[in-house]
Amino acid sequence: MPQRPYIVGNWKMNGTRAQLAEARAIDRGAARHSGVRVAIAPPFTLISTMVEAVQELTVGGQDCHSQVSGAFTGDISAMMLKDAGAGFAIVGHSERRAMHGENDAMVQDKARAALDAGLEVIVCVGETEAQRDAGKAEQVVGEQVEASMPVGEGFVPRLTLAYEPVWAIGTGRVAAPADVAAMHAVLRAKLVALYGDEGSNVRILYGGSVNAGNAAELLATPEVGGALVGGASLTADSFLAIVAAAAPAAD
Ligand SMILES: O=C(CO)COP(=O)(O)O
Repeated sequence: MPQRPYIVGNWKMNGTRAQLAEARAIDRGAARHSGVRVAIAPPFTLISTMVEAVQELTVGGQDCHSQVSGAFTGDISAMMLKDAGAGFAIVGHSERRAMHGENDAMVQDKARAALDAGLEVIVCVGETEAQRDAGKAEQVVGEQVEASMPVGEGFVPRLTLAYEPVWAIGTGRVAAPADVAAMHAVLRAKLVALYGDEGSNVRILYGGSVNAGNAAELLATPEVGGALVGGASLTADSFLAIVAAAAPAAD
């Protein structure tokens, strides 16, 4: 991988101000691993306070609306994330796709909105268990990439793709490294098809039950440029163990 490993914590709908102590501890730990880029996407309510509480971490949003402003009760725009101090937005997480009816076109619109607002973006894709059992995982995920990733001038340096098999999220059932390697190879080929040579530079994260015990093996898998971590990102101890597993030997 040309870039530093990228370890991103997705706090999902967890965390109140009391949890900022964990973010501070994660921040101090991240400072000891300059060879790893570390980020947290807390709930919207914590973004601006977390930005003020940390120095090393990049703070981001877990979603954004595709419009800049308007009558969209309960939604948050990418411009608002930027205004709160966020550096990136996650879009297309499978929980949003499944529970909020987001399809690939909507995800792509959100990704464009994030880029237009000056944010980096992490676009999530992943197959369900039924799709994998039917032998369709690579086809489904490949189609998600083609339809969800925004293509445009100057986009590539701010794009990250995250492969999160739905059946591995929050289940403790991590994907086998060989399956991760096979899928990431497919994703790399799709990225090169979409972006040309620049597609080789788009970082691909793995997500789904990453923890301190399995991180080193996953992160050593070809084309895995980092991890998107849910449950294990909520406490400094467990998240920093993953950061340490990502740290290059010289770090
Ligand atoms: O959905 C995830 C990160 O976005 C993964 O969640 P878990 O690490 O809890 O499986």
